[in-house]
Amino acid sequence: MSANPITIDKIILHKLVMSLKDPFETSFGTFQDKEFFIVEMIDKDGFTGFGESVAFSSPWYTEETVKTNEHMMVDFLIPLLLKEPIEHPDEVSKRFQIIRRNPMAKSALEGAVWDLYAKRKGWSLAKVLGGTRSQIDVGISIGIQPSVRSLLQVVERYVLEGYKRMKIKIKPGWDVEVLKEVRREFPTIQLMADANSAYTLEDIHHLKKLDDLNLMMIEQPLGHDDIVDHAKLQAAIETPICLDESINSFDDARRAIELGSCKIINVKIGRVGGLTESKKIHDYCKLQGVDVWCGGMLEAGVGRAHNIALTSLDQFTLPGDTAASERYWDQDIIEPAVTVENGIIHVPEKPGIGYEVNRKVLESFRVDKITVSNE
Ligand SMILES: O=C(O)CCC(=O)C1=CC=C[C@@H](O)[C@@H]1C(=O)O
Ligand SMILES: [Mg+2]
Repeated sequence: MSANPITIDKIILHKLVMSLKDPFETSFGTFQDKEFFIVEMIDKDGFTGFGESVAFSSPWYTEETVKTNEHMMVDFLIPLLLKEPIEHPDEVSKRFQIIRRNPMAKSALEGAVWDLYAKRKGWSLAKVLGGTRSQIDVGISIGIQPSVRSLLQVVERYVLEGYKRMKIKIKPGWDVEVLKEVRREFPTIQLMADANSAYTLEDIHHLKKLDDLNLMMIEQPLGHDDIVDHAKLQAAIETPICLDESINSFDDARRAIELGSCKIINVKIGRVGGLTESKKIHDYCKLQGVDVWCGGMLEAGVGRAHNIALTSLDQFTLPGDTAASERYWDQDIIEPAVTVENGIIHVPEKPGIGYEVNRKVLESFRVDKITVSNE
């Protein structure tokens, strides 16, 4: 038993609904309101850690939803956390192994344990994760726009704001020609496309046209749960494939790399089940020479803070999707808000996630609250 294991006293699940500044459209559809949980975890010594769930209200991205997250956390995962003290946050994913899948529910709770652990040590979350960077390069993800003209205006705005990489959502009918226009207008920017599984192997010849556009990568062109067809596509095109939805665990990443299904991985803490699993993927990709970057799930400030800490690890070699709070929210739930200067975010050095939760603002967006005490 370590000198000071974590004994959780209380877990509060704050259910929030926040309205995005601009509607977010992908190949799946459009949404404006983000419903999610902020996990507040208080231990017997009075330390408080925060996590954030990233599942959407409907199962369009993966099978998880806000409702399944609530069910899994309250009925299965929290009881596993409360049953005995926690020596180290790496234990959490082991304890959760008896529960199948549900990575986003697991990650929301595990993230709060990591924040609590860092605060108890007096270290930043980046430091306890093994981060080496004091600042990180960030890019931005741009949803499908109503016209090419408005897309070019949005790209220009973010290029002027200094974002290091532009991610453009594509789908059949809004892809090669649109990207050609962006590349013509911005010949030197770091440019990538995210297809969110909108294509099949029948589109190989069409997707091959992307090779003329000097893209950094094409993200998740094929099936959300595929690595075999992606290997065939990667063998047929020059543009590096990046996997997002297909990678839900360390083993998924290992198998995809072994098969040659991708050359880059978009690591999302919630999608893979937490920070411990994210670190395992990061460490394996470092050994294999596979670039990784940190994807986004339109998080509020707590999730954004976790993404910043993870991105400080050295194999996060490519700009991620962790843009500034103001890109998403009129008012974020953390202080200070996450800011980006010339495409750079400074990694907080304060203990834990490095940002304070503004309780007044959090409560202004709260629609439900579930408290579980450790009897
Ligand atoms: O948080 C951000 O700004 C990135 C958002 C983003 O690009 C995505 C969020 C969720 C699902 C997808 O549509 C897409 C992605 O695939 O990364
Ligand atoms: Mg993606």
